[in-house]
Amino acid sequence: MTATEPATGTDLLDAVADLGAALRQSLEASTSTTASAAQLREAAAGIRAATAPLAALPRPYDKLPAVDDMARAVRVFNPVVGVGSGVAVPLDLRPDPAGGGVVARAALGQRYEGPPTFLHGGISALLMDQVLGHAAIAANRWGMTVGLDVRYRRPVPLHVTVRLAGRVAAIDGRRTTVVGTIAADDAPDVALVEATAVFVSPSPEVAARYFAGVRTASGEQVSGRVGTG
Ligand SMILES: CCCCC/C=C\C/C=C\C/C=C\C/C=C\CCCC(=O)SCCNC(=O)CCNC(=O)[C@H](O)C(C)(C)COP(=O)(O)OP(=O)(O)OC[C@H]1O[C@@H](n2cnc3c(N)ncnc32)[C@H](O)[C@@H]1OP(=O)(O)O
Repeated sequence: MTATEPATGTDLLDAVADLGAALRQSLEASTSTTASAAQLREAAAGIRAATAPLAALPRPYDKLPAVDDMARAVRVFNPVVGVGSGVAVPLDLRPDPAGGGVVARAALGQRYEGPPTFLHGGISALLMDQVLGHAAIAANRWGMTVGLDVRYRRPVPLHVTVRLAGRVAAIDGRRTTVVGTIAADDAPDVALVEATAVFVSPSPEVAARYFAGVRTASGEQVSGRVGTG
């Protein structure tokens, strides 16, 4: 592409993903470097200089990014799956070929460390909330998390490929119960983390109240889509 092409569609998404990857590399390097104080200060100045032109062009937080695709539940800055997010893994969730639900594989880096060399338990909970939420969406049962129970059986090692999976276990009115696990990819039957989440699809009145002001990039209201997955 040339510099004069409009930054829309795929090109904008590519650029968003490129910046997201750079941010994640930066976060990972910052938490795993032995650089000197002078080197760290130089890096901080460079990052601040790179940030200024972005901060000068803010997007209102009730206007969705142009790169989001709500119809397919693609949220590009989501802090777990978003390719544009510096804090996201990002997880690449796909339908689980082995019997319904969704699955992703990832090796988690030092930026997510809790106990030395292991994953922070709060990050495990965050990942499970998202994985289980997508399992609900995959079953056309979008809802908001009203409960999340996490059991930590064994610590999750960093830098080792793990398998994160979720599947719908029960449906009851607007309530969807979803279960899932985090396990080493080479021992998928030994759960390191087990999670159960309950998602509730908001009533149309509540959804309208919560999301009335939210607009897509082209100005459409999104509240009518709540609960449709
Ligand atoms: C912007 C538009 C959105 C468009 C959506 C489209 C696509 C989505 C796109 C991308 C999404 C991508 C990924 C998402 C995946 C996961 C991400 C994590 C999700 C979250 O990060 S989300 C934030 C944290 N989450 C909250 O912030 C919720 C706070 N909460 C509430 O806002 C209300 O709770 C609400 C609105 C949920 C329900 O309110 P409401 O008024 O509509 O419904 P009501 O209270 O009547 O409950 C109805 C039935 O659920 C039962 N029930 C209620 N609570 C229960 C509980 N704790 N345990 C068991 N059952 C429970 C009742 O007992 C009743 O059951 P019954 O009918 O049998 O009596």
